[in-house]
Amino acid sequence: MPQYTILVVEDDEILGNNICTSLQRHGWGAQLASSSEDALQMLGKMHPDIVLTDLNLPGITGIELIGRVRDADPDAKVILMTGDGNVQTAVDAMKAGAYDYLSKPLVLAELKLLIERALDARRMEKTLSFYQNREARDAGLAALLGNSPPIQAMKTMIRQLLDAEAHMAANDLPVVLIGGETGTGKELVARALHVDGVRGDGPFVEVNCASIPSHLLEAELFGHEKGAFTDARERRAGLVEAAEGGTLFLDEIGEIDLALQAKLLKLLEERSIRRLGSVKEIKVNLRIVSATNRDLEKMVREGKFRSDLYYRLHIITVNVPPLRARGDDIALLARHFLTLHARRYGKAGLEFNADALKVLKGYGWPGNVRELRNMLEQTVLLAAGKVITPNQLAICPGLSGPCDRDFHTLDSYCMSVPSNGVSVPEVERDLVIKMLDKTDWNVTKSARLLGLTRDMLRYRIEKLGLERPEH
Ligand SMILES: Nc1ncnc2c1ncn2[C@@H]1O[C@H](COP(=O)(O)OP(=O)(O)OP(=O)(O)O)[C@@H](O)[C@H]1O
Repeated sequence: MPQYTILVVEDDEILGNNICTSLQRHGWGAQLASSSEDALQMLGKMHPDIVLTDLNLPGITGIELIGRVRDADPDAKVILMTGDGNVQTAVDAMKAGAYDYLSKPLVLAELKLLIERALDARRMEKTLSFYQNREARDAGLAALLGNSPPIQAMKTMIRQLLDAEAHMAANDLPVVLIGGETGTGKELVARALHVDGVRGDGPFVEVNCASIPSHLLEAELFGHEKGAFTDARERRAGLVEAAEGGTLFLDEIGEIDLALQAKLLKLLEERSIRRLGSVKEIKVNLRIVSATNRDLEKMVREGKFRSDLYYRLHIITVNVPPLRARGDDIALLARHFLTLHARRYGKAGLEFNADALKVLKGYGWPGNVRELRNMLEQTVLLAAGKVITPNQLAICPGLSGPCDRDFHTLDSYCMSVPSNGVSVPEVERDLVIKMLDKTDWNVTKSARLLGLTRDMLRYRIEKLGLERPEH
C-alpha cells in the first residue's frame, strides 16, 4: 500500500486520470473525484494526505472546497490548480487555507516537487504534534517529585542553570548531558529544562538512540533526499530539523556508533546538518540535551566513544541520583504512584501499612522510579483490601537492602520453581513482559538485557500478542 495518498479533484476526466497515473508512477496512492461533492464524500473514507483540486468545478468551486476540506480534515494539505493565472485567485486560495497553488497547464515535474514539499510539511507537523501532545501532559520542574537532599541539590542546580540561561541568546544555550541509572527520571529532567527554559514554546523532540537501529538512525536524525538509499522513496526532513526553535533530546546517547558520533559532532560544532544524499548544508537553531546511563568516560577510554564529542556534550552535566539514595522520597513517590494507579483502576483510598513502607525504603530499586511505578501498578491491580502489606508488593524479599546487581543477576534471584510444576511458555511470557516494563518498552534495551537480538524479541512480542500498555 502506498505510504501517502492524494485525492485529485478534476472534472476533466482525461486530465484527471492522467494526473492520477503520473502520481501513482511516483509511488503515491491517487484517486480521482470529478466534483467537489464527490471529493467531500471520499474524504472521510480516504483521509488523503493531499487534496489536489481544480479551481473551476461544477457546483462547489475549488476555492470553496479548500475551506470545506480544512474543516473536515485539517491535516490534509490542499493544492489548487488554477487555469487563469490570476493573482487574485491565488491570494483567495491561500486565504481559504490552501497549502499552495499551481498554474495550468501543469508541468508534472513542478507538481511532483510541490507534492513532495507538502508531504514533507505534513510529516513534520505530525511529528511535532506527537511530541507537543506528549509535552502538554508533563509539566516542568514541578513534575519532578521529591524533597530529599540529593533531589533538592539537583533541582537547585537546574534552577540556577535556567536562571542563567534566561539572560542568554536562545541559540547559545549550553549543551547539557544528563547522567543517571535507568529509570531515575532523566527524561523528566530533559523536559523540565525545555518546558521551564527559554525555548519552552518550541518543540521538544526526543530521539531514543537505542531504539532505532543505527543504520536507520542517521536518516531519522538528518533526513534524506529521495533515492539516497533503497527505501528512500520520498524526500524527508529529519528530527533535527523538526526540533528547530526547540530542544533536541538525544536519549541513550552512549548507544550511537562511532560513524554517527562524527556527524553529531559536526551538528554540535557547526549547528548545521546535511540530509543524506544532499550536498546542501541546512543551518539549524536548537538546544541539544542528551542523556545516558552509561559511563561515557569509560567508553572514551575504551575507544567506544569519541572524546571530542564527549567534551562537547558534557559542558553542563546533571546527575540524577538513584532512587535508593533518596530516603523519604521513596515513600513520597510510592504514595504518588499508588494514588495515580488507584484512580486509574477505580480503587480509591488505598494506603501502605508501616511494614510495607519499610520494605519499600529498604529495597535496592535497580530499575529506580520506573520500577517503583510499574511494581505499584501490579500491586494496585491485585489489591483486594484498602491496606497494602509487604506481601502485596511485587518485589523480591531477598533483595531488600542496597542493590548493585544488574538485571540478569536480579531476575535469577527472583526465580523460584513451584513444586506443582511450571510452564516454560508462561515463564517466557512473564520474563518478556517484566523486562519490557522495566525498560519502558525499549525493545533494543530489553533484547540486550534478555540476551536476545532485537528481531528475536520482536518475534516473541508478536507471537505472545503483547502490546504496550497505555499510561
Ligand atoms: N522525580 C520523579 N517524580 C515523578 N515521577 C518520576 C520521577 N522520576 C521519574 N519519574 C517517572 O519514572 C518513569 C521513568 O522516568 P524517565 O523515563 O524519565 O527515566 P530515565 O532515567 O529517562 O530512564 P531511561 O534511562 O531508561 O531512559 C517515568 O514514568 C517518570 O515520569
